[in-house]
Amino acid sequence: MNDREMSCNTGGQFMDRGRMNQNGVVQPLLTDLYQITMAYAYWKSDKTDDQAVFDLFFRNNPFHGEFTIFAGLEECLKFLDSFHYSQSDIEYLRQTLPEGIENEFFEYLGNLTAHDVTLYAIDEGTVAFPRVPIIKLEGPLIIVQLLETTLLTLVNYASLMATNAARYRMVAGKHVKLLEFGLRRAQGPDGGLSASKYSYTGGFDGTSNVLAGKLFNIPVKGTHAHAYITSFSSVGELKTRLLKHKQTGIMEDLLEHAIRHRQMLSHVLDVSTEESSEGELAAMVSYAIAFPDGFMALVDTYDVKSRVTEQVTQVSYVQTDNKSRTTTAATATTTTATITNGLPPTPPATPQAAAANGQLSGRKNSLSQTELTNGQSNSTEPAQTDIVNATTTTPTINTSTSNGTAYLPKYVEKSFRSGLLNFSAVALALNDLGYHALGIRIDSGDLAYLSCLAREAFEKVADRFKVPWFNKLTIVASNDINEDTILSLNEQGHKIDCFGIGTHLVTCQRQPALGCVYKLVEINGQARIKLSQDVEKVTMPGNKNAYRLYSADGHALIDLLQKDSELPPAVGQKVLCRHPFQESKRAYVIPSHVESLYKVYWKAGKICQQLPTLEQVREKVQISLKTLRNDHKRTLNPTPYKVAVSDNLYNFIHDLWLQNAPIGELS
Ligand SMILES: Nc1ncnc2c1ncn2[C@@H]1O[C@H](COP(=O)(O)OP(=O)(O)OP(=O)(O)O)[C@@H](O)[C@H]1O
Ligand SMILES: O=P(O)(O)OC[C@H]1O[C@H](OP(=O)(O)OP(=O)(O)O)[C@H](O)[C@@H]1O
Ligand SMILES: O=C(O)c1cccnc1
Ligand SMILES: [Mg+2]
Repeated sequence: MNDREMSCNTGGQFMDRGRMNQNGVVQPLLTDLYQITMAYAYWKSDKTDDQAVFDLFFRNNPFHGEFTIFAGLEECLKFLDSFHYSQSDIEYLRQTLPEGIENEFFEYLGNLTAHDVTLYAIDEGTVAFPRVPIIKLEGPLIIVQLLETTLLTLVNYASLMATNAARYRMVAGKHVKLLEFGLRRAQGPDGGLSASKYSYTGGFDGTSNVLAGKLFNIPVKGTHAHAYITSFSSVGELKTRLLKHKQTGIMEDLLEHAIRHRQMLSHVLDVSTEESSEGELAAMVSYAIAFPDGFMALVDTYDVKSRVTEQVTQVSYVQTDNKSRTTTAATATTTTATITNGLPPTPPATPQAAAANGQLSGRKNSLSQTELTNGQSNSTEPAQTDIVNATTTTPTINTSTSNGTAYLPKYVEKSFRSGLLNFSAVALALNDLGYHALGIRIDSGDLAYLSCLAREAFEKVADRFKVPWFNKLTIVASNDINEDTILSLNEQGHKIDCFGIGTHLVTCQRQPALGCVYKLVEINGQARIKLSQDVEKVTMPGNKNAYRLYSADGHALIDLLQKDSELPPAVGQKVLCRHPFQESKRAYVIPSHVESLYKVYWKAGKICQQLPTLEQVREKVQISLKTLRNDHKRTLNPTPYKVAVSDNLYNFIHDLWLQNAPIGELS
């Protein structure tokens, strides 16, 4: 049994082939059946020694953007390095392929390796553009063909993911931390692992995925789930309240400290202790005892959202006057407006702004512990902390009125502030014992508004309790965040230090596939072209080289494809760059710097370059993105980056096109 089989049989994800580790699922049978049937037909037709050139490229940038980050190269090289069919693979193929396949073919397959293949590629982590091959393979037709599907699966998602992550990084800015939380929502275990790896490549700071941390040496980070909070309902459940003072080593009652602080904080934060959850306090105390130096708490547990169909209880509001920007308490007795889960029409910038335009109403509506714990959304029980004088009614809360007066449901703030009060109390208790808490996570509601509210609360506590480090507490936000959410939050003015992002990031919801293809461009020295009604799908024939031409200010100007027989463009010399298909589109470029995009990465059975670490690839992404002008990178209507062909290649393509396009006959 070989290494791979052992790894698979023992359920091990990664194998150690002595030289390089690779996910055990990446193996020659991880391909489409037609690659193997074609291999047999090539073999039967005596095409074993034909020399082929294939290009691996994509036709369009993802996410309505104008750039793509190339990723996955290292995995491709590991695949070439380990490429061979095991005895059990051959056995399986014997049973699976149609009857009549000659025995010698299986012997041939059994001895096949990627030794005679040469692989050229752009550096991993570099920005890449449509139609410029990111990988080019030369070698015996059969083997190069057999590599197609596996190489595509290794590059497509990796590049899509790295690009997605890089886009999140761009909109978040370099000072905000980005954590990948997507494993639970990813396309299966392997999708989850790749997402963690390539989101790190693209610029994320860490992942919650522990195996990814171990395998790829990525920082692993995390907070805790709502379940931890809801698993406690009173302080009586605390099995221990004692924590060692960090400096004196004396055991002290953390709960006692927390309760004392909670009393004082309730005035500062304007939330009564009765209104905050005791279970939440107990949970936070116990978590702090477990992690006194890393206390980070989820503060939005006792907060629920309302839906049109939900029954809600009578609630208290703060009535807000848009003109005077003053707030007065009011009580709604019957409610008849619609509560939606959608976003406010114009998002609030700050708590004040939110209050001023009443936008918080109807976003996150109330708090009901029952709903949270049993998952029902039509609870008729009063919420544990916020809703007073509960009576069930049909939900109808007006978010604004015609005279410009808006209602801000007071309980929205209150429910959130239960978490803030309890967190602050526990953090101050920890402070008494010589520890500094890390911060909070907000996982629902209006993230801009609530982050501002939290920051304001922390500033007050820092000031009143003389704990300046409270100003530095980290605010993590999560909940269905995507690129547009971050852009919108930026506009609103949030106080978030870190985004935890799962679903939209790992599933690449906005565009779930990159669409890389693998096309034969030359066979035995003869260029091949694939024609299509759709000009975009016409392949660039022949063995080509690719260059990136730079302007004097260091920005990438254009990518130029040439026939491999042509001399490279030279610095300071005028080069004619032509649109590959539109005759009138051409330009002279005098490059200040010329970058030859391809390096030989694999030749004669060996990796020929020092492979960068994941960390280095991650740095490369940022360096490479800097060479792109901002107008290519903006999210709305970015300027397309130009990809051109040399005059020579242009004429070659069009001659070949004419030769290959059949002349129709009109009758
Ligand atoms: N200020 C904001 N501006 C723009 N988008 C926001 C803002 N605050 C939150 N969001 C986004 O709005 C969406 C809120 O969705 P939804 O109403 O379903 O969640 P929720 O009710 O707040 O939370 P839960 O996950 O507990 O149901 C999320 O995608 C979130 O990222
Ligand atoms: O929202 P995402 O970007 O996917 O980030 C990951 C989510 O995973 C967790 O939610 P959980 O699975 O507990 O479920 P939830 O949707 O009810 O919050 C966490 O609280 C985040 O909300
Ligand atoms: O650590 C977290 O906070 C986390 C991890 C996975 C998903 N959601 C949140
Ligand atoms: Mg969520």
